[in-house]
Amino acid sequence: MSYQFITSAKLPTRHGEFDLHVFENDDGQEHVMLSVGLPVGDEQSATDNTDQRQRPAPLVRIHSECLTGDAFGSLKCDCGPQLNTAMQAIQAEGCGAILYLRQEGRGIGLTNKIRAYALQDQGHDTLDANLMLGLPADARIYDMCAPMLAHVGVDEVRLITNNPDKVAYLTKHGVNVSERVPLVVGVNDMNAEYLATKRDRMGHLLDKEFYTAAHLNK
Ligand SMILES: Nc1nc2c(ncn2[C@@H]2O[C@H](COP(=O)(O)OP(=O)(O)OP(=O)(O)O)[C@@H](O)[C@H]2O)c(=O)[nH]1
Ligand SMILES: [Zn+2]
Repeated sequence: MSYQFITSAKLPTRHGEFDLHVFENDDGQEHVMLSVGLPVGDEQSATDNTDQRQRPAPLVRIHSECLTGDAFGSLKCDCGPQLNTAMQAIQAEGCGAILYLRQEGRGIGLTNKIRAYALQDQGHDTLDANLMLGLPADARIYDMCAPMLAHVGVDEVRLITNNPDKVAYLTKHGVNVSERVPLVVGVNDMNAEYLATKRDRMGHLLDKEFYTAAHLNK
């Protein structure tokens, strides 16, 4: 699969102003990058690489689309608070990027995610629900990340994530992850089980102490 840069523009948000870049893959699927303090368009060739190397690597968040969490404020997951917190952290640093990947439902798409939610309504956990539908636990790929980051001159990142797969994938595809920055926000009574499943069955790096006493019996 190849990924092509299409266009960019300024995007003022409640967290501050970002440069929004649109990329498209061979199938016409669009991915978005929000960047701050990174070169845009022709600025890249004018950037002094020596100077860039002396600064800490940019803070980067690879965020998978979650319509229910990102747009509707769903309490079933932690996506909305993670996105907002990452945007704030990157603005506070003045340098970094959000890669917003259109891989809804861990890559199984919105319809299948809602089918999985229906199974969760019957008591199955997030992992089993995918498997019961005959779908992979996680169908995401991250091939687009290296070319998207290269577009803004980035080949080393401090990655905001609890998911070790993302660190491994970037490293394998030529992006050096100098630090993993944990992001545990938006824990509530409705998503504590979901987070515990990610920790216990999907290898996410979530420590017990992040949970309130009510959630510690897992
Ligand atoms: N299939 C499925 N997808 C879900 C479910 N809950 C959230 N998602 C999707 O999961 C993706 C987010 O992945 P997460 O597993 O929450 O977190 P992550 O991105 O792997 O890891 P972090 O970087 O630590 O946030 C988004 O695409 C959501 O739409 C669910 O119950 N079933
Ligand atoms: Zn979500």
